[in-house]
Order: sequence, then structure tokens, then C-alpha cells
Amino acid sequence: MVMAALVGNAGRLIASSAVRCTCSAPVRTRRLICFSASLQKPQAAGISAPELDFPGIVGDGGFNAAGRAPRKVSLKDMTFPELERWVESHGHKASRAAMLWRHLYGNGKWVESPAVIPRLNKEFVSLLEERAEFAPNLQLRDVHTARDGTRKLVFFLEEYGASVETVVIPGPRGRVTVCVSSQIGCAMNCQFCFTAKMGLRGNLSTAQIVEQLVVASRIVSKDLGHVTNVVFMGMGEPLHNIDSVIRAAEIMVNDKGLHLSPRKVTISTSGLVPQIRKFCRSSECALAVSLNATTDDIRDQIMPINRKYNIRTLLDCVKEEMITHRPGESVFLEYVMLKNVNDSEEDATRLIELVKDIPCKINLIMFNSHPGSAFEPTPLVEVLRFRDRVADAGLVVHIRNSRGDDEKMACGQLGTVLPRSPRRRKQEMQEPA
Ligand SMILES: C[S@@+](CC[C@H](N)C(=O)[O-])C[C@H]1O[C@@H](n2cnc3c(N)ncnc32)[C@H](O)[C@@H]1O
Ligand code: SF4
Repeated sequence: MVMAALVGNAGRLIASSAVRCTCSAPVRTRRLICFSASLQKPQAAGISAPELDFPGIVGDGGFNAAGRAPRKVSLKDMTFPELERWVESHGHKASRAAMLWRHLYGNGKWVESPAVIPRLNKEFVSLLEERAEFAPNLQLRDVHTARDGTRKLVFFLEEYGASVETVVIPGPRGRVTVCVSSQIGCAMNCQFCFTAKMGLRGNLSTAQIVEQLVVASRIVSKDLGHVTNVVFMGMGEPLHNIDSVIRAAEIMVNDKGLHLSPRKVTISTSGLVPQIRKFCRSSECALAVSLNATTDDIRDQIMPINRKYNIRTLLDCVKEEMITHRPGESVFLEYVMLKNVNDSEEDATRLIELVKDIPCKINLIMFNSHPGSAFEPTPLVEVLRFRDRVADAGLVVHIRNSRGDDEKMACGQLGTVLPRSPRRRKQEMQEPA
């Protein structure tokens, strides 16, 4: 029956027999990788060695058009200790880094130029003007608002000629969740996900990830209040861009700035096993794993990454990492309900067996349809039945409703830009009075 449901999709599923891997990265991505090799010869490039220690330089491409002088460092590429080192390496007190950090991230200030920071030492202002970039290359192009109040921010990246999207989801009791993107497109090719159709165009830098949150916070601060939660569930596979993502998450939880609780910053992955290990050992933020099937047969077809790391390998890794490195915490297991694909009674029974020894919370996600998708959502009554079976076995399980799906803002729908009237676009982009 399951296979029958997949028949319409079979050609496409079978044809996608391999996960597109990192080494088939597009030219732009390869250019950045090759660039890091050229960093090994700093003198030849006319760049002073201390500058090379700072991630803003590397993430930014590093050189000006002439290829000799260093470009500005991108401040939002740096974690707090790195910013302190950068400030000190230019002969200033570390306390100036703390002040700068507060103005970048703290207390709703979010400044974009040293000129507006009061009582700043003149030489420090010159240093910032000459050598530092406050905001990365990420232009807010549009804000769409769905009927349920969910907002989608569309950012344009000039160097890729493409957009990435960020979603703000107002919740009950003052909860405000920002869903950030980590890549432009995605290489993982999950068959039910619209973002997969873009393929991978490139990775976002730490600064570009953090900036999504800063801009979203600024836009919603007057009417919704503070952002309370961040989920890396927008465009892209966060652990395919793990270094930038871990650093962005570190900046988000820093208590002198954005100060989110690490438990409220969740990184979601389709299941890259070595990167899950690295993440659990080097970040304190929460982990979500998109399981989405209970047999390798089905998962191989809907999530090609399963052909590399199958369900057993994935769940063994998750269990071991949670028990060893995250005692007392639970992993979120995401499960998109696909009609006649992964939603049977047998699936519920297998799911219980698979996860019963893992400290976890299961989220059943309603499938969000998109143009060209061969999948259909499981009817709500069936989702409720599935949930009850899993809950009766003593597992923690919730149903996640779609938010913003009328404006294509829900999970797995990102990657399109909707036309708006110029008047409404102007209204939505303004900060509320
Ligand atoms: C878009 S992904 C981004 C994070 C990461 N790449 C991952 O797969 O976990 C976030 C979540 O959306 C789910 N998802 C993808 N396409 C979906 C769709 N069309 N409807 C509902 N959920 C979807 C994924 O299974 C995942 O749990
Ligand atoms: S579900 Fe996640 S990993 Fe899969 S294609 Fe979509 S964004 Fe990529």
C-alpha cells in the first residue's frame, strides 16, 4: 500500500539515487573553499598575519578587489571572545569589545554604524570605520504577513542573485519564534520539501545567519516583544554548514547580547551522523532530528541521506550522544505525516520500538503541500490516532500545526518569493510605531 502511494513519485524517487555531496558544491562555494587554501600565504597577499585569525576575514572572502589589502572584518561573524581578541589586537581595551557587542546585539540597540554609539573613543571609531563591517551582505527585500500573524522576511544575497527566507511565528504567552535559514537552498534532496527543489546554491556565513535574527527582532520588537525561541528550520541543512551554524548559535545565546536560552535555540538536521556528534559535543543548543520514516525502505526514498546513514546508525548515534553528552536533555524527533507513506498503525508501532530508549520528544508535523508535490497530508483524524498510539506507549508526542501556510511560510515551503502590492510591502517593512 505504501509503495502504491509512492508509485506516482517512483520515477523521481528512484532517479534521485544519491545524495548530492559537498564536493559537488557549485562554483561559488568551491571558490570560497579554494580561497581558504590561499590564506596560507598571507604575506604574498599583502595581509597582516594577525588579521587572518579572525573569522570575519575568512567568511568574507578576505581581500579587496585588488587582491592585496584586507577587506573589512565582518563583526557579526565573530563570537564574543573573538571580538575581544580583535579589539585587543588593534591596541584597544577588551572592555570596548563588550561595549560594542552590547550595541550590536543587546537591549534592542542593534546599531549599524559606530557613529551612533555614544561616548566612543575616537581612535576606536576610526578603527571600526576603516576595518569593520557592521552588517553582512543581506538585504531585506520584503515582508509578507499570513492570516495567522506569521511573517516571512525575504533577504536578497547579491553575490548569489538569490533570496533566503526567515519566518517569525508569534505564539501563545508571549512566545516569539524565529525560524532562520542556514543555506541558500539545500543539497539533501528530501522528496517532500520545496527547498530541496532549489538544490544547494551556497552556505550562509555566521553573520548572515545572525543578521536574520537581528533584523527579525528589530521588526517585531514593538508589537510582539522579544524573540524567545530560534529554530534552524528554514532553508537548508544546518549541519551541512556546521561551523557557521555553531558559531551563530553561540552568538545568539551569549548573555551580554541576544541572550537566548540554549534550550530555546534548536538546530534541526536530516541526519548527518558525524556532524551530529560534533554538534552535541561543541554546542549547548538543542537538537532536533527529522526522522520522518520507520523503515529504511521508505526513508531511503523520501530522504536520500538515509542511504548514507540509515535509521539504526542515526538513532544509535543520537542515543549515545544524548546520554553521554546531554544528560537530562531530550532530542526532538520530527516526523512529517505523509498520507499512505509513513502514517500507518505499523509505523506507529515501529516508531515506538525505535525510539523507546532515547530521551526524546516527538513532534508530528502536518505536511505542507507545495506546487508539484506528489505527497498528501495525512487527514487530521489519522494524525490524532497515530499520536494517541504513540502517547499510549508512554512517549512524549505533540502535533505541530502549520503556521503561515497560506503565504508559503510553513516548514518545507520556503524558497519562493510572492509578489505584493508596493503599498502593502512598504507598510509591512515599516517598524510598528
Ligand atoms: C525545512 S527542514 C530544515 C531543517 C533541516 N534541514 C531538517 O531537515 O531537519 C525543517 C523541518 O521541516 C520538515 N519539512 C520539510 N518539508 C516539509 C513539508 N513539505 N511539510 C512539512 N514539514 C516539512 C522537515 O522534515 C524538517 O523536520
Ligand atoms: S527537509 Fe531539510 S534537509 Fe531535507 S531538503 Fe528540506 S531543508 Fe534540506
